[in-house]
Amino acid sequence: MTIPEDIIERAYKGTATKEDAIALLDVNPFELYTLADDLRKEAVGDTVTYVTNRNIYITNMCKGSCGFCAFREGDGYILTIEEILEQVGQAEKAGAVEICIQGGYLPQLDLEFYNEIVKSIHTSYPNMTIHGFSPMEIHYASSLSGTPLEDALSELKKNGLGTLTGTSAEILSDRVRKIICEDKITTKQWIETIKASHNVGLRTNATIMYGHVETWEERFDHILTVRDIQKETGAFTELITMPFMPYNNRIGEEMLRSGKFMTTGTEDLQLIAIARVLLNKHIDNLQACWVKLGKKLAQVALSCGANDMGGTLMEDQITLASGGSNGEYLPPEELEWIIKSAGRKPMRRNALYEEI
Ligand SMILES: C[S@@+](CC[C@H](N)C(=O)[O-])C[C@H]1O[C@@H](n2cnc3c(N)ncnc32)[C@H](O)[C@@H]1O
Ligand SMILES: Nc1c(NC[C@H](O)[C@H](O)[C@H](O)CO)[nH]c(=O)[nH]c1=O
Ligand SMILES: N[C@@H](Cc1ccc(O)cc1)C(=O)O
Ligand code: SF4
Repeated sequence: MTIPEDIIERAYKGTATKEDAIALLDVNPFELYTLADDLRKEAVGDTVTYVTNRNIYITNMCKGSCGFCAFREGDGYILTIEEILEQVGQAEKAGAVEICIQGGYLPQLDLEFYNEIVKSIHTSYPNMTIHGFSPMEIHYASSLSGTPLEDALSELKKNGLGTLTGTSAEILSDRVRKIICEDKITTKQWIETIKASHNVGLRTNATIMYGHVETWEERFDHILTVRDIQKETGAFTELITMPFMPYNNRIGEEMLRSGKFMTTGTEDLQLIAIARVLLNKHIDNLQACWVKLGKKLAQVALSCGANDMGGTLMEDQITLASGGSNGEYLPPEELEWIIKSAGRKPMRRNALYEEI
């Protein structure tokens, strides 16, 4: 089946609907990829961006119990400020321009703790952009102290936080969240936290963690929710489609026992391509996540709607814990080679997609 003309028209106009997305699942995937590639070329040209960054995990302990998470440990660590600064120094020496701070959430990790981390890093490394914390962590720390979200987020921004991550989105469906992460912030609370961040001038990215119990429709609803927020605030920097890593965690083991393994490559590329269709004219940047997709599929994704290769990372404890087998560090020269050998032009960026 080829793509109906009216769907193509709406895709170029930036008015594609959920029904269009569902219909695109039935067309020849290679026609879909070509449409997404054309939309990408019109939106951002042939440049493919990446960021030299380092993930820093401030704690691997967590009060949460997400069924898909193999990262959290019962008896784990909490980094001291000195240990965090040590890792930031190593990152700077390795050429990183961004550090991405994440971790579990705990009662003792209050807003003061997060502000102290940001202030210490910003004081010692003023040129390092801090992409940090998740809506889950900030929503929890704010509610612990009864601080309004906007107050908490503007203080973090004032102390040097550059961007908030768009993680803990998973699938923005409370049906799905009840199954995979019952005690996590709800869809509404994620939206509230993201909008609060955007309202105080703290931009965020958006993620979708898919390939478990959700339907295609729920994936499209998620992306359309992100589009609706973008129409209101315009402050999303990118969407990252993150396939579920099914090993060493409850949700994955239940899936594996039922005979379902991970998402297929075609499915990963269809999601990226349809995300490009749904977000065209609203969010320009779609990240191909090499650490989860693998380097070669991420490279192919560049011809299916993606225009970014994410970060060099240096480490990715989260992906590795759940069975990631693509390594944790992709050096800039290899990232540039992947981009150039796909016939595209590499560009180093920061978390705001500014050239550096
Ligand atoms: C590990 S958490 C750390 C930040 C914070 N605790 C939270 O949950 O938002 C960050 C993100 O990692 C992703 N993640 C965790 N386990 C994963 C898995 N098995 N496969 C893919 N992504 C995963 C989820 O999207 C989650 O929001
Ligand atoms: N896709 C993954 C990311 N992406 C985030 C980027 O590394 C970068 O921080 C962001 O684009 C802002 O510049 N990070 C991970 O650790 N794991 C992923 O799977
Ligand atoms: N590091 C997280 C995801 C992540 C995604 C986007 C970010 O901006 C930051 C972190 C993971 O492995 O799933
Ligand atoms: S995904 Fe985040 S909130 Fe959930 S258990 Fe893991 S660290 Fe905790």
